[in-house]
Amino acid sequence: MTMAPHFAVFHSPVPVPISTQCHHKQFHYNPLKPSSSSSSYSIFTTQKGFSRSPVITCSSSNGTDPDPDDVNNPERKRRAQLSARIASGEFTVQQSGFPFAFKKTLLNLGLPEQFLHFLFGREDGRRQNPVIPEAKGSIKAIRSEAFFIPLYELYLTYGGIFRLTFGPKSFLIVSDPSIAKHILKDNSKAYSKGILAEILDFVMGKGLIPADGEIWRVRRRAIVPALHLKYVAAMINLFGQATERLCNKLDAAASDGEDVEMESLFSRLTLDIIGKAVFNYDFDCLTNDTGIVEAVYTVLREAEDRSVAPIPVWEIPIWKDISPRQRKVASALKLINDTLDDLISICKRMVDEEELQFHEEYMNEKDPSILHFLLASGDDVSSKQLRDDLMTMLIAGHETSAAVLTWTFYLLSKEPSVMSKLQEEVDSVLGDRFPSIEDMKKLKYTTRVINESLRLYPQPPVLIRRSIEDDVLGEYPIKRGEDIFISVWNLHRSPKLWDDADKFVPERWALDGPNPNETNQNFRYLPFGGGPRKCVGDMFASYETVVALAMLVRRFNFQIALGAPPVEMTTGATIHTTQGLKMTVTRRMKPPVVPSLQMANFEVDSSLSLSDKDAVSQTK
Ligand code: HEM
Repeated sequence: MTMAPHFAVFHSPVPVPISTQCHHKQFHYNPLKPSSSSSSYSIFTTQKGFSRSPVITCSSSNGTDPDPDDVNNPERKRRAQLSARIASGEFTVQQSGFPFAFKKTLLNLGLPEQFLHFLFGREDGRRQNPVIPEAKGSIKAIRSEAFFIPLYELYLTYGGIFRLTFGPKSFLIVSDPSIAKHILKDNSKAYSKGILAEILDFVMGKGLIPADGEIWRVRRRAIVPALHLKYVAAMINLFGQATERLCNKLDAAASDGEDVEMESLFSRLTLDIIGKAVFNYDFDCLTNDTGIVEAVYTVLREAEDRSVAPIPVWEIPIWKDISPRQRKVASALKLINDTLDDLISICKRMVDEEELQFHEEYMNEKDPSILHFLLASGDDVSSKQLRDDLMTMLIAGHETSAAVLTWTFYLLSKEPSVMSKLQEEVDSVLGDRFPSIEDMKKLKYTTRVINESLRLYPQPPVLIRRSIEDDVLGEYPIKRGEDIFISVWNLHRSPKLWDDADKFVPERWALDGPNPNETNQNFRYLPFGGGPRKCVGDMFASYETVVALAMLVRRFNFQIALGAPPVEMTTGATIHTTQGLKMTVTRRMKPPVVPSLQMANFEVDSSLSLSDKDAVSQTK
């Protein structure tokens, strides 16, 4: 199957029908022990640094969670089944094989060891060049789960790097901070986006997320400057206005006593925001269901479905002409592209008519969009590349932020004490007014809530790369052409790297400490990736989610609706719920305290934007 970072495309083995059982002797490889050892280790009972059966909580119904210790808890049952299957050796490749057994027999027969070394040189070579632990089999039975959950279980067994083999397909799963850093930052030139680029081609073409090599370098240098501080500051108003529209909607629902499905509302909120921010287009999808909104969702769902499809039927030439679904996708794409063309020509006219000189922090007050910046900087209006980049940012900045808000509200619904603390801060910092950029530094706890939500629910949960050169990962040499999944989910939930890894504790991040990022967390925390391909919208997204969260919780209380379906995870571009996040929204009784504000001079939080400067300099 595939799964995407913003379309973290992950060609998942899930639908590949293959033989499942490994009939060989069971061999539990413990990556924490020297790989040259031939003893078999089991880590199911103990493994230094790992605790077994951690609780990955995400399920609630009627506002109450099933007891994780209850043996009938379906989540727990699934965990136990998977653990049992791993323990049975189903996912474990036999490390011995014929040459190993034959050599052992000859040795037992008394043949000199030196002669055997000569005969079985390759085996010894392997020991010097250790072989990556391998998990093999079918995960058909766990297909119903979000794919990164079984990867987590396998990680607890096989460690920070292992190979997952399904029939002819093989992937390296990386969950080790130093290996992640090596791939993403230290030796990033040796890796491309691989499968991701193939799956996203129909919608993003050579846009910034899938692009590699020289195209990526040139476009990154063009786009990063567009998200300068003045632009992001201007966006704060936009975030406020859009969230206000959502508040009005929730207000009406609260009056009518109607429950609301927050996941789809967040998706609409962030689509409204990103449309204005990227190309000055008001989708207004919080109030309207226009054709263009439907077209955007058609394309988004197609990208997600392609990422989990067993066979790439869309590549069959005739298919796109006969399949009603593919025809719908083609016409959605046409509508979006036509709209983009119109927006580009309107914007071009504005740029031609204005007298503003282009400079580093150039921004048209009437239209501060990224498109306006790009055209004013001299981007080619007619180029497909410009359209690809706009489309990429539309998708990149939409689903991710919506998912962050969804899971933040889910987490808050389960931790009323965190919600109270959050509301207290928001009341005292904001009172009743719209947030400004100055407030971003003051909404410290609100920011920590988002940081912690991004740790527990990273969007996307897996980053995808392909090696384009031979390399060495940890102690293991790898060949060019390896498909690699860096599991951010595993890094962020590793019991080896975090205390109470599965608990929602915003307090783990010191209020006066730096904003946590991959650099100051040494690659155990990667909410926006790292290295030269780090998210260009990290500051934008952080402020967007902080503004939306603050404005919503100061007006309303949120609870999981009575009789709501359980909140479970599934994967698409990001982590979705399976059946939405249905909540009861009530107006807060307590009027917010309006503080008398002494505005301190605003300073940029350097930890948010620094890596982008690094990234730009790395492209030079
Ligand atoms: C909370 C919201 C967001 C999250 C969690 C997020 C996360 C990420 C991550 C993890 C990556 C790295 C992907 C990889 O290494 O394969 C990335 C890349 C990217 N993001 Fe975001 N993102 C968010 C919002 C945004 C926004 C708002 C924009 C645009 C305004 C954006 C634009 C991009 C682009 C263009 C890239 C590709 C950069 C490159 O490859 O050079 N993202 N994002």
